[in-house]
Amino acid sequence: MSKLLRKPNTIQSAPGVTIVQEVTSENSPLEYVGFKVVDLTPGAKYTENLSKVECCIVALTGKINVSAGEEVFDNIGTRESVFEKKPTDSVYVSNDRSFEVEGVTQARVALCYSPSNNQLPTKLIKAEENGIENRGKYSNKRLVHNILPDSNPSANSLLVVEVFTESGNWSSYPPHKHDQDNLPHESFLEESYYHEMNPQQGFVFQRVYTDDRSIDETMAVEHGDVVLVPAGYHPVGVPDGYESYYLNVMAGPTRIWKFHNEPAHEWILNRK
Ligand SMILES: O=C(O)C[C@@H](O)[C@H](O)C(=O)CO
Repeated sequence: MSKLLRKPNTIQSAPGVTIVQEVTSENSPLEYVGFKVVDLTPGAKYTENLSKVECCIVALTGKINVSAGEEVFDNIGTRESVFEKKPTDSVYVSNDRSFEVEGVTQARVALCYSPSNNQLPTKLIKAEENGIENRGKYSNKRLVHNILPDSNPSANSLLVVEVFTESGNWSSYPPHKHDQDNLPHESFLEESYYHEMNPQQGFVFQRVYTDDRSIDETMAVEHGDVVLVPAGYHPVGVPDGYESYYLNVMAGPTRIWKFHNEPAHEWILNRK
């Protein structure tokens, strides 16, 4: 059985509140990254008291109200399906604060966590503030929405990004890793992948492997699955006919995304 692939496991935690995925330091090999996916029916409320963790609340689909102390952000969220490929709204909430997320419509919310001690202001990250990038060429094309990149100082540790990969293409490719705390050459960042497929019966392949192959897993990943990347390279291949979406959460000792391409495959980048 895979240690890195998490299937959805729905738990109703309150009326109208369904926890679909839950990754914590207790139930996973990750120390810096925590992750939840929560489904809300209209009017249902999910509340949480954060201890020494910060949280980025991403309105994956549907509309939600978010409140954290005095701060209230009503009717946020921009899309009914992630495959509309438009950026969405998110809210950053710092450690030792409480928040409530209420479904306005049927909604799916991602909660991205990392340990944190230093309180920062609660912040709405509007859809239009996402940095949009088109990366790659040939069969390596993907669209990236930078929700919380390292250039945005709103968080202590969290990095959050969503990636759309076209049918028949590859992403997180050529294979790269960020598992050495060796700046300026490479940063140590754990990572989680929350995957969706269009249409939903699709699947993608993701390989997670280290240089010494102490980790080497190739997974068939389905809609709603989460893949954990404690270390190593982590490329994704998307079969013809299906589109892929994933939400990445990264965190580590230093909030810098400095990756290292696998030298054997770096030539992919240099094609004319
Ligand atoms: O550019 C991509 O294909 C996305 C990846 O960079 C992804 O966000 C990741 O692996 C981050 O380390």
